[in-house]
Amino acid sequence: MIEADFRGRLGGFDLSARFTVPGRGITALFGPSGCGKTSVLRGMAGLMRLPGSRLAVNGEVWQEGRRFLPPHRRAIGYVFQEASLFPHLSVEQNLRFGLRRSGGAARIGMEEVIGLLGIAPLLDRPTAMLSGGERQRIAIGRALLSQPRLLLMDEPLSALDRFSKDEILPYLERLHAALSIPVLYVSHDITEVERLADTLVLMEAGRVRAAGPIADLLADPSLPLIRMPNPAAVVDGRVVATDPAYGLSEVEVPGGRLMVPGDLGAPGTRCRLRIPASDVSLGRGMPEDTTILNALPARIEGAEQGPGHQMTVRLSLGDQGGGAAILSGISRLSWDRLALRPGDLVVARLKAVALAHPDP
Ligand SMILES: Nc1ncnc2c1ncn2[C@@H]1O[C@H](COP(=O)(O)OP(=O)(O)OP(=O)(O)O)[C@@H](O)[C@H]1O
Repeated sequence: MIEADFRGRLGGFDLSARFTVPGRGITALFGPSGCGKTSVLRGMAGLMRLPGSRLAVNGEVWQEGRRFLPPHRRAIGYVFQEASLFPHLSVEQNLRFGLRRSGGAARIGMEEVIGLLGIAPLLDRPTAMLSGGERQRIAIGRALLSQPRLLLMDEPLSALDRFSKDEILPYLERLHAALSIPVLYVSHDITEVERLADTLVLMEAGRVRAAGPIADLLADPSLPLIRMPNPAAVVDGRVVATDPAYGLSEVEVPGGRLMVPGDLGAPGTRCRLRIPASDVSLGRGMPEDTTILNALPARIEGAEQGPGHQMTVRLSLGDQGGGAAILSGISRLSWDRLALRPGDLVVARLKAVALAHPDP
């Protein structure tokens, strides 16, 4: 468990951010520019001392009252927007520097980090000859080798172009699946957050608006996330079968089963799916003669007015609802034509279902 309570004035900015999140998995700190995300991370690292604040990480109190562990006594790895590697050292030497810093017995070894981050072909390169995405992978590797009890990542992908981002995201997903170190991940890119995070801390003007499992917060009508452009739901499931002939996996989620492209692993493998609202349409009955693979019964839980004349409909999967929460983006005209209302039982047709990341 990570218990954080940071409060104080930073120039003219009032920070009062309190949250408790699980001590494992990825927690995203998400919110608009200037809402205080980096300040919270700096507080956690001990780089900023705000009296009256508190931080406990998996039972160890790092700050409380007069107790204040300085940064070097906190077992943290910190990854910044732009990797600050030592230019005169090779990739391998940069990584070894991380390993040295840890001092004691290594829980995460060189080999493991090299394998997880696909670094082997880069080891002998001077750092000046790396792409932005490669540099960031080395920075992450170096942070991991310092044997952190908490990994802090401040918009690690924001300085990268779309191509490099897409290249590095699968590595982050692999780290997430393989390591048990809790990660606090600052981002203002909700798609990134949907792919990576288990837990979301939603910040607004120095305060925590909500904190909890990401699937719950994305579908919460009282929060602004559902009114953002292109909202999406994330749903956790379990592989029940694979169909190599058609390159599909069947995934059981609360309230139904979905066919998902790709081989997602042996039966029992857990996975997370991302379902954009724009890929879900609604009907009164089961569709016939359609190319859509996934049509599932669902109940309408509510609907929000989206931008323009769009509606974002909240659904729960299952014959009588009650299963996983998903969203559907439809026009107000369709809503009126089908006379849809909260409580109605409908069929949700999912045009695309993509894997968000393996092993939630
Ligand atoms: N040491 C400081 N002195 C004065 N003001 C500060 C200090 N640190 C942060 N601030 C102010 O606190 C506010 C929050 O900044 P912070 O960098 O934490 O936000 P953020 O959510 O991370 O923003 P971004 O997404 O743009 O990086 C800003 O208005 C910033 O100017």
